[in-house]
Amino acid sequence: MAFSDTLLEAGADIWEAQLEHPFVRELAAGALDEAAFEHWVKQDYRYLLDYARLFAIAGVKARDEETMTHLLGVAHQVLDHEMDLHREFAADYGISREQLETVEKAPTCVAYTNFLLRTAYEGSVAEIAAALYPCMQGYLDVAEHMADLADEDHRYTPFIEMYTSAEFREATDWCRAFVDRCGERYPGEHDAMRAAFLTSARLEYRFWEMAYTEEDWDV
Ligand SMILES: Cc1ncc(CO)c(N)n1
Repeated sequence: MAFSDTLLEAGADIWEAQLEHPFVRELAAGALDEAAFEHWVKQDYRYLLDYARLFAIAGVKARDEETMTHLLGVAHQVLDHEMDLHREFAADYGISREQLETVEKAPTCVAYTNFLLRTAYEGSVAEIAAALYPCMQGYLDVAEHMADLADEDHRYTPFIEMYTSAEFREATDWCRAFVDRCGERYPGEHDAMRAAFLTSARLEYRFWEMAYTEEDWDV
């Protein structure tokens, strides 16, 4: 069994919980509250800035040219393409690019980005690969599920199209192969990889919950 499949098996319950989350179902139906989606747009913008940093740091730590080229390319792709989705939705809400950049992170966003960047700075390439895999595979699987549920176009269709696009699918396939390569090359890292994978997957679930409940600081 590919190591990525072992990880997905370990995270099966978390995946199921994500597919059933009301944010996911309601977005698919076009019925999600605008305020919850706006919260996602803002928090995810801050998330993606750090996510791009994670790929950049992974690129610096990569041991071969192909991996380095790809990881640095993804960092650029996130900043230059994926975040356009957020900028376009934000413009509809009258929020500028500058405002997006300075949004205050909600507690879950702090927890998730801190975890990823700590892994990026302190972890091995294998741990980083495992930490970023749920972000890609999770969004692809969630968006495919949304596409199955959605029966007509609506205001959130661009979200579904972005995360089921051929580019996103290819990026996810590459990430999966990267996890498998790391799993083969570094058997001593399997436990650390599994732990990093599960933490990211749980935080992915929490991120939907954060947006749905419009999580904010208490005081
Ligand atoms: C929280 C989160 N995870 C994964 C992705 C996919 O890039 C995203 N945009 N946001």
